[in-house]
Amino acid sequence: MQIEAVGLGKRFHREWIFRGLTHIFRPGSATAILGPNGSGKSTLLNTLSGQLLSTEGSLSYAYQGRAIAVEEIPQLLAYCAPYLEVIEELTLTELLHFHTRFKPLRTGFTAKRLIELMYLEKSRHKLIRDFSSGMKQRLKLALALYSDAPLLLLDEPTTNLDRTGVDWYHEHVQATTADRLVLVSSNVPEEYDFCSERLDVTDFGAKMAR
Ligand SMILES: Nc1ncnc2c1ncn2[C@@H]1O[C@H](COP(=O)(O)OP(=O)(O)OP(=O)(O)O)[C@@H](O)[C@H]1O
Repeated sequence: MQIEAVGLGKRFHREWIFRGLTHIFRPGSATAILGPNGSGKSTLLNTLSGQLLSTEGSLSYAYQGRAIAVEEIPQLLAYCAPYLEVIEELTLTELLHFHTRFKPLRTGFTAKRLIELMYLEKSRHKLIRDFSSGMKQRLKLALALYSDAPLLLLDEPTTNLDRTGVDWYHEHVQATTADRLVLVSSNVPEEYDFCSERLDVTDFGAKMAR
């Protein structure tokens, strides 16, 4: 997956969040989206993935040599973010079966295998609403990392994880990010150490725009 932004800008009401962002996110690359709280990292992720409309500029997408319409992006996208919820009324097993009907897992992975990878075997019949915040985060990460989707967005991926959880994140990021376009929004270096590219939203016009 490749995303090309040309002169991209996003404004909420009268406030420009970023402006004049021209950048190519190349296939197989991992980019850390950096910037202080409120600088526009999540807004940029949501704009790049077509979930928010840009105010100005253009975005184009390509995958496997083919131009992709923005309407096709949801099928190609795996997304983990603190503001995205999982269905609390389902058990873990029910949720995985429901989720993977819409967002299949990577080849060779099953719901049972994913439960093992998350070390959540004892909680397979527990309601998601009864999960701890760290268990929920591990679940959200696993669903994104192990989805068969070429575009992976991780917004503050170690939110609520303890030391063991952060180590788990590193292990599974290494195992699942090759050949995907990965964007990580973060202020925590150990969340994005694996990214070879860095993009600071405030360098791409946000300061000028304010
Ligand atoms: N739907 C919205 N309507 C109006 N303003 C918004 C909306 N969403 C975000 N903003 C504003 O856009 C700015 C950037 O917010 P954003 O969440 O993208 O920042 P961030 O860099 O991800 O922050 P953090 O590190 O705290 O998560 C903030 O000033 C925020 O109030």
